[in-house]
Formats: sequence, C-alpha cells, structure tokens
Amino acid sequence: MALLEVENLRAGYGSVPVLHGVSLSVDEGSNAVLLGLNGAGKSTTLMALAGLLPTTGGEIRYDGKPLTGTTGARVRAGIVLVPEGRHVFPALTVRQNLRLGAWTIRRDTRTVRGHLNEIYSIFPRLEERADQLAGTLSGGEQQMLAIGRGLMSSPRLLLIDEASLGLSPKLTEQVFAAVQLINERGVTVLMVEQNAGVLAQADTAFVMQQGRITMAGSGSETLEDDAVRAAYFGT
Ligand SMILES: Nc1ncnc2c1ncn2[C@@H]1O[C@H](COP(=O)(O)OP(=O)(O)OP(=O)(O)O)[C@@H](O)[C@H]1O
Repeated sequence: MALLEVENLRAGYGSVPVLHGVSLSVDEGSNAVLLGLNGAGKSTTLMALAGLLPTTGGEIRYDGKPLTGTTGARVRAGIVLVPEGRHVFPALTVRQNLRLGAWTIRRDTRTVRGHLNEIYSIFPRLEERADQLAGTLSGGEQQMLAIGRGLMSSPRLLLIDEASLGLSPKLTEQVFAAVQLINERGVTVLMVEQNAGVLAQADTAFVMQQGRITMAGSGSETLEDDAVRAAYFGT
C-alpha cells in the first residue's frame, strides 16, 4: 500500500521550471531512493513534498489523500525533511538540538525522553556527545544529529536529502546503516542521493535526470543497470 504517491508533479523557481512531471510511489514501510546527479531536481522534489516550495502542477497523495497545507501541518501529519547541509545549531549542545526537533509536536517530558533514548540507541555517538556543542562535531556526527533531530517528531515518512554529502566512505556506510535501522523500526524512508552505493539497501529506486524520472525499479535492479553503472560508477 502506497504511503506517498506523486503524480506528474511540476515545480520550479520563479518562472524557471525544474520538475517536469515527476511521478513516483513509496510503499508504507519501505526504503526508497531518489538517485540523481547534481542539479537533477532531487532537492526540489523533497522541498515540494515538505511544503517548502509551491507546486505548479500534478498531485501529491499521502496516506490516500491529497497533500496540501503548510510545512508545520505536514510535520504533524508525519512528513519530516532532513535537509541537505544538516543545518544543526552550532552553539547549542547535541541534546538541545535534539530537543528542538520535538517543538512542533510539543510532547510531554516523558515522551521526549523516550524519543531521545530511541535516538541514542540508533546513534550511540550522539549519547556520548550529548553535552558537546553541535558546532564541534565532525561532519558525520552532524549528519547523525540532523537525522536524529528529524526523528524527534516521530515521522511516518522521513525525507533525507543527501546524507552522504561530504562524508568519507566509512562514515557514509555508517549513516546508511543507521537509516536502514530506522526503516526497520517502521519509518518509511525516501532518501535523495547521488551516491549509488545506497541502492544496495533500497527496496525501490527512482533515477532522476533534468527534472524527470528516467528509471524506476527495485534497488538491486537499478544497481545492475548498465546506464546507472556507467553514470555512477564509471564501469
Ligand atoms: N533557489 C533556487 N533558485 C533558482 N534555481 C534553483 C534554486 N534551487 C535550485 N535551483 C535550480 O534547480 C535545478 C535543480 O536543483 P536541485 O537542487 O533540486 O537539484 P539536486 O538534484 O538536488 O542537485 P544537488 O545534488 O546539486 O543539490 C538546478 O538547475 C538548480 O540550479
């Protein structure tokens, strides 16, 4: 059963169109990837889904109903975006950054503490550094914190924009493994990536080029595709 259905979506900046009729579908409980090179329109797609960018055509359906409304309303409905570039608050501690992630929901202290413990079980490094200022964390730790902050509002659909950006292969592997664990704990995931290594763990993959979906299939099928191998692995 699809949790998210996007049909013929169009969006852009001012009079410049970027998405030229994007269609994709993400099943409840699945781990989906939107793969594309620089400038393909991946972030634009996520921003439209999160309500940060107006759409100019097409439809987004979430949980069987047309999705409209503000970003805040979408967060309350369970759609949470972890933006590209992390955007942690450098002068606040790790714990304070995480607590801020719960503000839209304003849960009671006990629930917030429960969420914190859940996040620490996924990212033990964040617990070790709970009192450290976020600005002093490494890039990989900041990415973990940005994902953890997104988890504080109990998402049903987690949208993650280029978690691997600027990370070493080893850290990228750790972040991808954490996202897989989050998915296994029941959160539906749509990751935007230009690192095709992520396909190995994806149930579904969509390849995007110049604002259009050019291929859709399972993660393993996409990983084996000749055009994908040539574009992303140079083989
Ligand atoms: N704020 C903006 N104003 C105008 N054009 C923009 C803006 N943001 C993105 N674009 C343009 O939209 C197109 C798609 O950009 P987008 O960021 O969605 O791509 P992407 O696939 O996420 O790539 P990247 O990995 O580089 O972020 C690009 O041509 C980009 O220059």
